[in-house]
Amino acid sequence: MSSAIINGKEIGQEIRNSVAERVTRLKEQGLTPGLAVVLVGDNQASATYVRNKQKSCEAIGMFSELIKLPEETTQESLLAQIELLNNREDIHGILVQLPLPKHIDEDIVIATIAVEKDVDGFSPVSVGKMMLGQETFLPCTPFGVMKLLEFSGIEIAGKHAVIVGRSHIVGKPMGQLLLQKDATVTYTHSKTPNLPSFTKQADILIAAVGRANFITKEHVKEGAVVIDVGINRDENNKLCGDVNFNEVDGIASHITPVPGGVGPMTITMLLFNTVQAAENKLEHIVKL
Ligand SMILES: Nc1nc2c(c(=O)[nH]1)N[C@@H](CN(C=O)c1ccc(C(=O)N[C@@H](CCC(=O)O)C(=O)O)cc1)CN2
Repeated sequence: MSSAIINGKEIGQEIRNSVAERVTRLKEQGLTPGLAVVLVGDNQASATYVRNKQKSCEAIGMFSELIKLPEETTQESLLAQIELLNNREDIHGILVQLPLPKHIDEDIVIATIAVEKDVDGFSPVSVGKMMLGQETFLPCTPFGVMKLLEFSGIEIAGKHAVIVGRSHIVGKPMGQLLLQKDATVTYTHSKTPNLPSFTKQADILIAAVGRANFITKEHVKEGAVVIDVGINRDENNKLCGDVNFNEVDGIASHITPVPGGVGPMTITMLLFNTVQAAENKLEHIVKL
């Protein structure tokens, strides 16, 4: 029997509908949520993601502004742009599309974004608050995975979650969010010896390793929930995840496809965070 498909497009749309209602309510109170998207250089994939983010903002009535800077932009002038956005009243969320050109230090750039506008949830303050379980913006991809599990009725408490990958934007925060929901979490990565001996124990397996079709049937326990965060191209240039879908289908109880699984949730949760940032601003004004 085939595994149940966790459909990120459908779940994402349901969340976007409720975010759109929140946008309408904010506009009735005279506030249009605004997102600034900063794109540096000519990376084609980044340009596509940014276009999709802007289209998604428009579709739910939000304002978005693209700040497109050339590849040779200096770190100093990028930081100056961010400072301007930090001070703009009409901008509630700021995101700097990653990766940045090699001559720019991503950590310094991200740390310059005001925490109340850090809708990607990447800044050191946002990450620290997340680790402490304090209210903050959660990074969009792991946040999206949590929503996929929630909307699919998958129990997390008491389950063994194994993460393959330890990136700052997916693997590390993913483990923290699952831990906060009482999963027992194991982190694995490219230098973990005998990887299947770990992944085979997973009730929830998160593949975020960035290697096409890397997770095969030998890595997966019968009945596991398999979440594929990867976006890769295979040898035929076809879009694929980190999980070999055809091999794992039928072994897992649930599986996310690529495309149409985790990917659409990343942009959905960005919209969610930006509307939250605008609502926070309004509450702040009301309190004053
Ligand atoms: N500042 C940020 N930079 C990057 C992030 C991020 O969250 N913030 N994540 C990734 C790229 N990304 C968003 O920016 C992203 C990747 C993939 C998708 C998506 O919808 N994927 C589709 C397939 C798209 C395709 O056809 O190529 C899917 O999986 O169905 C959305 C957003 C790195 N940079």
